[in-house]
Amino acid sequence: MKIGLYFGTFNPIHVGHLTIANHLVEHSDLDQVWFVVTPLSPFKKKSSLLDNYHRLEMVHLATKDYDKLRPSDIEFGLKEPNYTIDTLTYLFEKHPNYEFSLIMGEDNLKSFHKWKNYELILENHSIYVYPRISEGKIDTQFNDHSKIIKVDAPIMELSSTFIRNEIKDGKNVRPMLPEHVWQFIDEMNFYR
Ligand SMILES: Nc1ncnc2c1ncn2[C@@H]1O[C@H](COP(=O)(O)OP(=O)(O)OP(=O)(O)O)[C@@H](O)[C@H]1O
Ligand SMILES: O=C(O)c1ccc[n+]([C@@H]2O[C@H](COP(=O)([O-])O)[C@@H](O)[C@H]2O)c1
Repeated sequence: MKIGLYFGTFNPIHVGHLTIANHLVEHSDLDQVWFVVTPLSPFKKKSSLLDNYHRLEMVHLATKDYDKLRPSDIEFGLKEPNYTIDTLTYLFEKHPNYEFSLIMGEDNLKSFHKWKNYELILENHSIYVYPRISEGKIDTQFNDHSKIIKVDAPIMELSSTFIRNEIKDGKNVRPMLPEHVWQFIDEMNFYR
């Protein structure tokens, strides 16, 4: 089975994330996409970060109607900040028969050479890269790389930060979130 791993903070998950994951399962050889909820990304601060289980619950609510999209709490028991190489090692031990690939936006590929053991990640895994509007340049070593697969997914210029700020300002963010996620955030009074 081929699994695409979509790592993120998902604070909260939004329709941009969901559209990309769905595009990948519809247009690639991936059988499933797992949204791996990261407790703490190495390049991010903990400020305004919702509890891990609340972020996982939102991913569950967003994906429950999609057969091939799954939430994953695999990083919850691992050391913080969460380095992807460590998670991949753990996943390989747990599911030796699955083939794991990564899914990332072009923005993340631009800083990928700063990730822990990125060469080792590329040695053992493919990376599906979708277009994203962002500053900076992709490191030349990643040009025409045999393990990097470019995917022509739609560009969705949304971010969780934008959504959190809009909620704080009392704006309506309903169209930017999967309906069940919006309801949960509203009921729980998150990000206000
Ligand atoms: N609108 C989007 N379209 C495609 N990819 C996205 C979008 N927003 C975020 N991503 C990517 O999804 C992954 C997980 O996203 P993350 O949880 O960091 O969301 P974010 O919206 O960038 O969050 P924040 O604004 O809190 O930094 C990251 O690789 C990020 O680059
Ligand atoms: O392993 C690393 O060195 C590493 C460095 C930066 C980010 N990551 C992973 O990439 C995911 C997206 O990163 P971010 O910071 O854009 O939310 C995040 O959830 C981490 O799992 C991983």
